Amino acid sequence: MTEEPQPHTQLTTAIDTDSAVIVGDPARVDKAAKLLDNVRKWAFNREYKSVLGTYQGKQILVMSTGIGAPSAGIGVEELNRVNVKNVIRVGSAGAMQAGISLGQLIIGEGAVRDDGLTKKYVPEIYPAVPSFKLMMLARKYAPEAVYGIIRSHDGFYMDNNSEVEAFWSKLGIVGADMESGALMTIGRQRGMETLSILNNVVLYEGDLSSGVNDLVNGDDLVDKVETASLKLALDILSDHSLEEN
Ligand SMILES: O=P(O)(O)O[C@H]1O[C@H](CO)[C@@H](O)[C@H]1O
Ligand SMILES: O=c1cc[nH]c(=O)[nH]1
Repeated sequence: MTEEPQPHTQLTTAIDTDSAVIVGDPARVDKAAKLLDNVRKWAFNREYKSVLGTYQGKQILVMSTGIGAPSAGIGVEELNRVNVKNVIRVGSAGAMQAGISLGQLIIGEGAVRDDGLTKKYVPEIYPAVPSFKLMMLARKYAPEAVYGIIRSHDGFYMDNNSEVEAFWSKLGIVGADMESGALMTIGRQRGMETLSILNNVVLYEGDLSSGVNDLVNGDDLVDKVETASLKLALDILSDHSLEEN
């Protein structure tokens, strides 16, 4: 009997890989595909666009998950169901500290779970932490990135954004996104190795909308860093040390 595709991502075990890069924006999948050899389009259903390709000889899936924890959560669950074990998110973020410049990479050593979805999985005091193994590789390939705790939230256009961000900034949070907490929490529950690499598109206390517009409009710096962050994720996932386990 042929295997039924996963209902949202349309993935099946025929992807035949244990490693995936997930991104928010479907357009970022096409950018990642340019870094791969033997590219094969897999599916594009709802926000989930996927391609398969090889990088340094390793087969890797790249898939978009859209915006927010619920759609990222579905993506992670369906990756698990087709036997993907290593998942790196490559996303965009807003800086939460003054010294972080545009285009600097922010790598989450943990995430504040300020989302709704993960509370349905685990108690609020459960930590969202990435894979130690993938983190060690991030340190090897990108020692210059900003490492720290990020905050994953649900509300992009909240009236109290500046107060909330000032609160978390004082606690040392380095960046904000909307999916890393869900990836780390759900991934951990399913026995997956996860990591989140974010491209800073908004300075701390900067204009959120224009920062995200620079990303949409392919601003040179943002564009270059996006490619660099995708390459970093592919370098980590194709590192031979991951095959030894
Ligand atoms: O660029 P992506 O990966 O979508 O990440 C960030 O950008 C979106 C908001 O503009 C949210 O999804 C946030 O997490
Ligand atoms: O500040 C930001 C920028 C991008 N994405 C977010 O979630 N927050």
